[in-house]
Amino acid sequence: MVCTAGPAASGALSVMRETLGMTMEMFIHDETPTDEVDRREKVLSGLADSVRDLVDATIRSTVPDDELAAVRAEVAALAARLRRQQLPGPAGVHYNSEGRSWNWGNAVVGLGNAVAPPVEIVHDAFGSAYAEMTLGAAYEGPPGMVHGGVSALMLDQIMGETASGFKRLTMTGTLTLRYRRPLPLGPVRMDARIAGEEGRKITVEARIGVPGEDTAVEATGLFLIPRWASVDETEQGWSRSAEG
Ligand SMILES: CCCCC/C=C\C/C=C\C/C=C\C/C=C\CCCC(=O)SCCNC(=O)CCNC(=O)[C@H](O)C(C)(C)COP(=O)(O)OP(=O)(O)OC[C@H]1O[C@@H](n2cnc3c(N)ncnc32)[C@H](O)[C@@H]1OP(=O)(O)O
Repeated sequence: MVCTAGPAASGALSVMRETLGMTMEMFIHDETPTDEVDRREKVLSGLADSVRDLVDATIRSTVPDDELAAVRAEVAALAARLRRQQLPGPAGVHYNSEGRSWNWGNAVVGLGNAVAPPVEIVHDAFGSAYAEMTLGAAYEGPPGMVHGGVSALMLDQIMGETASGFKRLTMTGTLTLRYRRPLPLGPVRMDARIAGEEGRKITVEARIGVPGEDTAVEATGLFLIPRWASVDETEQGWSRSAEG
């Protein structure tokens, strides 16, 4: 698989734009065939699931100190094994000409990122999306409750994807949140929809809460298609995963 970041990696690095002092070289046109991407994704996401479990186990473990120290040594050895072959930087967003995109490092939906909650966003129609997931001990803010920044992070992601629809590049311009009631750790659901569009400005409304209960956090966001970004580079746009 070709998945090295930077111009040398894919002579066809078509999306490299330096504007507004910002480099978008991490959108990487990468002609790895979709079946190869799917295969790698499956193995990588399995590892990330296990590491996520390790994070939860670490937070909640009450084993004796010497056992913690012994586990630490084993984990360090595993990290060293993975570091034998590494990307020079973060994973970036890759896409191929078949319409497949993959962003394995993304902080919310990255299938290779054990820090990301296991969120699978469902786009039921253009301009509308939802996600159901379980947030465990790693996402705690107030005791037993989801950290407010984690709610904001997850809402930003679903809202950004909803604005984009994987057909155009959008960035969060302004995000406004109203925390109406504490959100307990456990099963949660997010919903998002495009509420309006005007030129390069897309307004998205969203909420998160316990499934079937009153909204805990509501959000309104203005997402912008940056001046420098082209729209509809492919007819079908990009899908995030084999299923997406
Ligand atoms: C191209 C190929 C792409 C390949 C894609 C492949 C696969 C896609 C895969 C994944 C993508 C899908 C989903 C992504 C999902 C989630 C990602 C999470 C979201 C984020 O985590 S994202 C990080 C945080 N985000 C930033 O890092 C933004 C930093 N910032 C900037 O990059 C610029 O600032 C920008 C671009 C925002 C605007 O720059 P610009 O030059 O385009 O804007 P410009 O000046 O032309 O203004 C035009 C009109 O918008 C108004 N306006 C401007 N800025 C505003 C603001 N902030 N709030 C409210 N209104 C604003 C003006 O007042 C004017 O209004 P008016 O026309 O009425 O005067």
